[in-house]
Amino acid sequence: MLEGIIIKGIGGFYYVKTTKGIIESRARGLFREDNLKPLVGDKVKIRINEEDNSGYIVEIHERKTQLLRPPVANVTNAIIIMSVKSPNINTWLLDKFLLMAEYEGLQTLICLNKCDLDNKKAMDLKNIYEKAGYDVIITSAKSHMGIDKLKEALFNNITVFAGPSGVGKSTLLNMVSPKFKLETGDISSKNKRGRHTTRHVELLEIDKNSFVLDTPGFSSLNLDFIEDERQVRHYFKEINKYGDECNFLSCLHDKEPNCSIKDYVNKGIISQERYKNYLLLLDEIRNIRRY
Ligand SMILES: Nc1nc2c(ncn2[C@@H]2O[C@H](COP(=O)(O)OP(=O)(O)OP(=O)(O)O)[C@@H](O)[C@H]2O)c(=O)[nH]1
Ligand SMILES: [Zn+2]
Repeated sequence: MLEGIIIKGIGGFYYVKTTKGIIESRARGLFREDNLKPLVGDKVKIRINEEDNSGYIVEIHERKTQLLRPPVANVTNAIIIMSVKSPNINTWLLDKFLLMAEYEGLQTLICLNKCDLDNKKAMDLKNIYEKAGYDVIITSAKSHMGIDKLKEALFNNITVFAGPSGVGKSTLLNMVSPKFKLETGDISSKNKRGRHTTRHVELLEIDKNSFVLDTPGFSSLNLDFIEDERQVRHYFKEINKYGDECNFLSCLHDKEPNCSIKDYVNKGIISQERYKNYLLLLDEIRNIRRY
């Protein structure tokens, strides 16, 4: 028997990283009866067939977490990458990513890359998001800034590395671990359809306890998993924090009177932009529910 972690799954085969290398494995029927399908990220026990060195998964260890999109087990950490410029930061997208990470209960870090292009903007954003209660690091792959902090955040975690196209995800990962040799560059120089459309969910190994999943985001950023608009306020850290102070416990911080959140926005304690995005997200979820 060998212990390992599933780093990739294609067409019924699971690629299990073990001390003896990567073993192509199949899963036993038992899991199907339990309605338990092995997932990338699963820690498993495999039996080796000496004849062809293939594996057979005999046990899936209990999962710490399970993401639905992308379907990965044991992710503990989300790093959301945005560039301050080229492409310009999109806080609407950032706030949506943050909402998803909060919803999944992941430890989250915002990474503001390309600070060499606009350091002031990076500092301003860092202040806003730290005030809201998030951890933020500023990086530049170009001037080698913040790479050690990024490495530290990846250490001993299975991390989802999310962010829109062109913000520097691959460039940063190549700096963290030169063995990755991920393709970088502007979109036109890469595979035209974008490399993410052709790739399987795959964990990249940094060291034996640290893996990263390079993904274009939590798939399409569709928010249909949120069942009720009232949930949204709990996934904005600062709105959740101050929300109890409102006149009504049920306050959605939208049109209600005596709303402490609106007071905090007016006083500049909660950022205007975050609040605006919060209202937009409320709207988006109301619209999903309506149709
Ligand atoms: N100025 C500057 N450019 C950077 C930095 N990091 C990455 N770039 C450039 O930004 C471009 C896109 O970088 P990638 O690493 O390919 O971006 P990506 O996020 O992996 O993009 P997708 O693969 O499309 O998701 C490349 O031309 C990089 O050289 C940085 O810190 N500063
Ligand atoms: Zn309120």
